Amino acid sequence: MKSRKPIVIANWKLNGGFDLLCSSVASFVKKSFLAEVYICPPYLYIRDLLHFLQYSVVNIGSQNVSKYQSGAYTGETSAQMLAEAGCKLCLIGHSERRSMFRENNASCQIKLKRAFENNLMPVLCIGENLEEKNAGITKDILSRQINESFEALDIADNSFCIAYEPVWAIGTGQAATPETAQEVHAYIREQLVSLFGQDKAQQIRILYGGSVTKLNTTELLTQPDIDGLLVGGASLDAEHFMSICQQVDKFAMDSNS
Ligand SMILES: O=C[C@H](O)COP(=O)(O)O
Repeated sequence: MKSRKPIVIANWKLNGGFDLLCSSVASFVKKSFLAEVYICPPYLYIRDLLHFLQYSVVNIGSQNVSKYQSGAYTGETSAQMLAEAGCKLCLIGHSERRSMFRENNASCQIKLKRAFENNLMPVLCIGENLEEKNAGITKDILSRQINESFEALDIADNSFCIAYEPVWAIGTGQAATPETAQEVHAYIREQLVSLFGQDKAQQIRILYGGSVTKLNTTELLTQPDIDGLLVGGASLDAEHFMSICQQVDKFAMDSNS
């Protein structure tokens, strides 16, 4: 039985257009879930999806958020703007942001703060790359990502999630095995216990991401510390993503929260 409410997030990245938007709306508008379901489209489609899915149980999130509140920062979108638009969640520190847009643990910390200030639920993405995995330093990397992102940050009663996304599994078709992912998730929870105490750490949902498909969803969710999924490529097909959501939803039926 899952003690934490399962959650599944679609991250469209820089993909999709009106076709994907329309097929997703058609698939999800009348469905109900006990699990939490989010779609994070490109910024431009956030308002459209919010409009078309306003009476559905699907929530909308953003793939990123600015660390700035306002001012002369061309191309940025603030947490306040996202919250005002109706977003409920924002991804922070996705590995593609870290590797291609120079984000780091320090910028993640500021973004977490901005999300908390505006009642957006942040999902902090962490994970080791292939070189770090082969060097046997996965735990060091994760520990540093978690500790440096949260140090000196007052989380108060805010809720947030961690998404473990091994970089070598993203878009490669080589997902971590459920056992490997569970081992890492258990380690992440230990780190959360050290930082926030046992009670809070047990409430924090830890998602797995990296080549999730409808074929590995159930076995991943069966693991005790895998509380949800962050889905990239497989979320670009509305029916495929629906199948993932329906499998995740089965775990919500036993959830306490
Ligand atoms: O945010 C999603 C992840 O980067 C996973 O992407 P993927 O499912 O295409 O491997």
